[in-house]
Amino acid sequence: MSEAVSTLDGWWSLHLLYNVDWTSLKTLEESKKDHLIAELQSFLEREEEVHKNKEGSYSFYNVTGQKADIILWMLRPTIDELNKLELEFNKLGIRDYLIPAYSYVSVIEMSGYLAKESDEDPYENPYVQSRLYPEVPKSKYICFYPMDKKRDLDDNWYMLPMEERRRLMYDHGMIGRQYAGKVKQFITGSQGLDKYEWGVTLFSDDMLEFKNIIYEMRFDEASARYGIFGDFYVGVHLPADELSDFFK
Ligand code: VOV
Repeated sequence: MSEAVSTLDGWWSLHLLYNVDWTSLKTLEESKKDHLIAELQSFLEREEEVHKNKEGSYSFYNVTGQKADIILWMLRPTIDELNKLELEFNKLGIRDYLIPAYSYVSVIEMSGYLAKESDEDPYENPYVQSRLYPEVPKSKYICFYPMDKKRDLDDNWYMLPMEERRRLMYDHGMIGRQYAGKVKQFITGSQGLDKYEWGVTLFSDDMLEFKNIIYEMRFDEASARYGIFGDFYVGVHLPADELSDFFK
């Protein structure tokens, strides 16, 4: 049996994607619409407070294309908190006008492939902490997609020796490093939690950089040979103070 890599696990993650029921929303009285928008705004303001207090993080984007209209990504120390938060969101008035499009449950993950040998507790390391309990940026654009590593007879990631996987992840990281300052990546693990094995959530102020990095990685063995991808969701940042323009 190949050796499983150890992982460090951070905040729990929930991606919620919805389509807006524009037809029903259009028939709603203006004052009722204002009320729904204000309620959603105060939900997002509470998220912002949690984010500022470093007790979790979140992001809210307008998805491009017909797969969804909005994506809400929330991070919290426990899955129980996310569960409660989802319920809170479901009880908002605007939720009656949102049709679930997709959801993804996972947990922020760092694999040990490139970890240095050390006696210190990695969870006490400030760099590790910044990765496991991250401040999600408010970049102009988001790109989210789930992915697997292949388990075919000839190309089976999980049957590769540890050293080979380490080499492949090193090469992968070297490509990623060229995008420092251009693309911020968050990898969440979802083995046993959702349909795919990882969620990839990227942020950038230039939408083209998503295409650049993902295309370049396609030629790298870790993706070229072993990557299997779900749907891609891209979108534009939707600040709380622009909700009125968005919904009206
Ligand atoms: C900004 C770019 C960027 C950078 C710097 C980066 C670096 C790194 C490093 C150093 C490591 C390994 C250690 C760790 O931290 O886990 C990883 C790990 C991982 N990555 Fe990555 N990745 C990036 C970006 C990046 C992208 C765009 C993708 C999607 C791949 C594609 O083809 O669409 C991705 C995927 C992953 C995954 C699924 C894992 C976990 C694999 C596993 O088997 O455990 N990643 N990644």
